[in-house]
Amino acid sequence: MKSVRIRRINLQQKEININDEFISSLVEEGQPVILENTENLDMTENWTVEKLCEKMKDCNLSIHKGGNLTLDFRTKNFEYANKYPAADFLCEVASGKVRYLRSTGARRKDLPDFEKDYPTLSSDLNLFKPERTHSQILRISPKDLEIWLHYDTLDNFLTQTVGEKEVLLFNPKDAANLYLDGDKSECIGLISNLKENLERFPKLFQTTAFREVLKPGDVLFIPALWFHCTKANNFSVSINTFFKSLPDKMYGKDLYGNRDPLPVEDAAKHLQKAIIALKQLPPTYQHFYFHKLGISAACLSDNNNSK
Ligand SMILES: O=C(O)CCC(=O)C(=O)O
Ligand SMILES: [Fe+2]
Repeated sequence: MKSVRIRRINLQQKEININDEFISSLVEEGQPVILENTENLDMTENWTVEKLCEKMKDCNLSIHKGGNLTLDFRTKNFEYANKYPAADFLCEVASGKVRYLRSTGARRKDLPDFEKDYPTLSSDLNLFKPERTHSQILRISPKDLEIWLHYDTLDNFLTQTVGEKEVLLFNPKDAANLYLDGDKSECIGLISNLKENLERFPKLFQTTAFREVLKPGDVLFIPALWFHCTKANNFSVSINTFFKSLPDKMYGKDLYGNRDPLPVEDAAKHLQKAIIALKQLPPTYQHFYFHKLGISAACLSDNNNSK
């Protein structure tokens, strides 16, 4: 596996203002980048666990709760707990228990809106909000908590506020070597257990990992479809901002930022029909024509698994 550092841009040195024009240039470039000196740290330096308890005292949270710091969405080695008092959650996180907050909207069907949902926190921050923001999510993790490798279908700014966080990204062009199951990968704990993953998943050797450690004040741009996993090096608070860059009509209703664009859903339906049509033929014809039409074996097995 080749490993490269994610490019950093010092906004103050380069006298860059984050505005929609600058954001469009990042989207167009389509590469991950870390913006530093974003001047968003004004008041968050005093976000100790005690201070956060005070600021969030009226909040009840929906959290991930488990026993293994390497969270795995596919095997669900955690459960969800609702109406969790923020003070309990924060104390448990600070003492290293396996708890993770990915904030949800005020009601189950609402998109997370950090500014509105956590006004006592957001007033301490100077977060920029792209014009076409989809949702803004508060993420709190204990030391050493690692999130599974996955991609999202929206572009994303991940702002690190408290603690350091290691990040590992892959270009979507590496998808064939990432052992995908839907939008998640079978490779779990890539940051904590890279060696074991390379032994078990040898195609990883053919990928290029984009790595860095985010420090408070850093903002990581994760382009849509780039695979990512993160590991908190300390008690960590981050906020991520999902935003849209395709035409509005291409996005369906999506609470989590990972629904495929509508043209992809449309294409999948057509493909399904194509597979059903070809399956009327005897096996020799099927194999020949699947190959000729460029339908991969992976599509066929997906089709076999679907109801
Ligand atoms: O660092 C985390 O907690 C996960 C970040 C993430 O997956 C995202 O911002 O999309
Ligand atoms: Fe993500």
